[in-house]
Amino acid sequence: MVSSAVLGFPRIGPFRELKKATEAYWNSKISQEELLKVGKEIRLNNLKLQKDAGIDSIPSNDFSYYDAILDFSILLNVIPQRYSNENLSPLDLLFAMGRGLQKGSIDLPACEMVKWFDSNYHYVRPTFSHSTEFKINGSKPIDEYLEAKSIGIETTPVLIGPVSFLFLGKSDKDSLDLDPISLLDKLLPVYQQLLVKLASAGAKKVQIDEPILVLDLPQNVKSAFKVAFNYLAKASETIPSITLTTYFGDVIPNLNAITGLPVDTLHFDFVRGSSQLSAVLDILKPNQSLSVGIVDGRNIWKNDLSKSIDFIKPIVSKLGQDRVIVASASSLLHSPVDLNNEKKLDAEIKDFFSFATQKLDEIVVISKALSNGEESVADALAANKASIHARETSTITNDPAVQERVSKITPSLSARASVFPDRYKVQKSRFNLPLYPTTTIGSFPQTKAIRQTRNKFNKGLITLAEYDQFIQSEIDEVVKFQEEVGLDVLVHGEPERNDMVQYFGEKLKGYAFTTNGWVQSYGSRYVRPPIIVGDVSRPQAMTVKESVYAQSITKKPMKGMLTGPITCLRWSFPRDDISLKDQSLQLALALRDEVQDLEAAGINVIQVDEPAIREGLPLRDGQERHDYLDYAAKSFRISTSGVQDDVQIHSHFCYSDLDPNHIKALDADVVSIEFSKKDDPNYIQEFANYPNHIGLGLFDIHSPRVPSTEEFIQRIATILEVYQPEKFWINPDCGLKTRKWDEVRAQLTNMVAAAKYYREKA
Ligand code: MET
Ligand SMILES: [Zn+2]
Repeated sequence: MVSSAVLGFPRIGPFRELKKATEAYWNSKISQEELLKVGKEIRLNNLKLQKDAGIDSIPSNDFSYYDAILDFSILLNVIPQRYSNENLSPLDLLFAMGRGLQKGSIDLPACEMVKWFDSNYHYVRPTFSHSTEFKINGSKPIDEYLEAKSIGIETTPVLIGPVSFLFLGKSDKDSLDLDPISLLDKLLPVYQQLLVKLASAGAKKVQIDEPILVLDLPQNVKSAFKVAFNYLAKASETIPSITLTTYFGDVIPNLNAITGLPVDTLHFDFVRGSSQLSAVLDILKPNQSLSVGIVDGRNIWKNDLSKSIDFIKPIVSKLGQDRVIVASASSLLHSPVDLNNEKKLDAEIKDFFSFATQKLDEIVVISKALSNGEESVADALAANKASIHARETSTITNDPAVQERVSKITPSLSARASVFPDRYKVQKSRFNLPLYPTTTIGSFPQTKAIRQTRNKFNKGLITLAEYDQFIQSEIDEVVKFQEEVGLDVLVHGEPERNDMVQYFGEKLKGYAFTTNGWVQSYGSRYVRPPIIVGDVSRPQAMTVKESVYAQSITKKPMKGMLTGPITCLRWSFPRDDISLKDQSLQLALALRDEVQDLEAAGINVIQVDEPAIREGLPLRDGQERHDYLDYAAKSFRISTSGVQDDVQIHSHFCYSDLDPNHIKALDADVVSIEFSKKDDPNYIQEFANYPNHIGLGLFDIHSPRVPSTEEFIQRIATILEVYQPEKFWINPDCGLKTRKWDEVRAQLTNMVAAAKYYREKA
């Protein structure tokens, strides 16, 4: 029999129950017991859901109150000393490490949080030091295994693999010379103990995730897999049978590292790595089973079931039914929970989708078709075929005019009329800005009043005219404020925007939105990505009204503010039926129209934000990465090249280390980058040769802290050691929407004072 498996299920609850309970606990509104009860309910519901769907291998220990990697760090006692000093309960320790703790005399910063591969999930980075002593601390995987068993459900506990655990971590400040991988020998005995404990609790199988196998790995890390898995298998006591899982890409360059490992099953992601099939079949040992990840864990599209069945059939012929498992490609954590809770979605569009709950049925149907023949699931296959066909041929999916426009993109569309030095000449005389021009990144505080009024408008409690009036009065305030503070290039403050991608998605044709389609981003923060359902175009201007109004009330240049094509793409669920490149080009053309409309309406400084450009970078070096960088830059340039030389194009980047070369390829006149938390002097140097103009963020917008004028002066001094003054702009790290007005006033006042200090000195 071909069996079925799920690698992990969303843990947030269908209506964000976990977020609500967790935040209530943080705010002392509910007790720890109450929070634990909500967690347990979610776990039991998930188990029953999977059992009822007919999944054979159901995961346990995929739940977390914050982050599963952080749970695992705590389980193995990878807890920096500062957190263990406070005698916190296990749950409070988890939260203290995840989000920091400031209470009474306790002041603990959060541990570093970083992106989980190229997903929008973030994990808490394990922090190792020379004094790390691995030992089993708590019993979470065992408890959750037994909890499932107590309701009669046999599960497969999920653990992060030893090599990925070390590789994804970092060394603590006091042990910077430590390569975490060198701790493997110390880790393995404890890891083995954990497996023994799971076996004694009754677990027959474990899923060990080694996702780093899809990355470029140094040789010592590659060799670590053999060391680790050979060690684990040689336990003197019984350990569960091991499924080694990889996901988010193919493992071709690292196949040697896992060839011949003593594990019972290997799992691969064939959604994102379908090309690895023959290579993988070649390394499979005679008794090893293959878990075929075929249902996308990171998207919302219905699986094309007959295509999946056709992909797996030859595998079954080769290996036999009993050695094949049909599985989700990765954990379903990255998909929304249940499509059935979408009551407002257009029926035609809804039929295209499948959320985590629906994906369970897809996995089961595929495995049944392979076990018992397609006739055994004929109805499900017929319905699926109809949906797939409907989507392929739908007028929602296809807009011939958009497709034609993309096919006619010529190189001239992606280049400004003149090179930067020539553009700068005309811009300089047009804007006549002082040395060290000051500006902000776009948003100003999103106050309660703004959110409430937007809600009222969305619920139809106030009219469009009333809402517009309100937005105008907000713009009035923001503009007046900036003039008082003395900024040089102003913004309208973005009060009309709920979110920098959703706002545009709602105005573009080709997008759809959900009511409950949340996915966890980190901790209790969830996002509800818009969905690109079809060819994207811009039926009418999206931002001109607000920008023109803002410009009309000031003599200073008003910066128009747009979200770039790559960021719109990356922070949405993309289509799976056309390439990311084509989607990016469609978005680029739509934005190009907007940029040109802004110019025509008298907006002469236009910023196109691309904060997500770095995170879209393919995981491994090579052709794919090269192609991505190429179309990312091209898309930006298509959006911004339709204007005259004297229109100043800005762009903005935040969130991650950037490569100056990637930024250079966009050819924006001015870029602003997040910078204030970088303590690496090389980073300043790297950008020093950036040919166009640049603003390095001077203060952290996530913090209420107000740097003094003196502190700003100092920071600028360091930068001016390597920068030419006439290239340098003065601005914060990012938008100010999460700050309070009094903080922003103080921060910007001091920032502007520092700029004036240098101007007078010049
Ligand atoms: C995450 S980048 C944000 C840029 C946007 N213009 C803002 O200021 O909010
Ligand atoms: Zn930003």
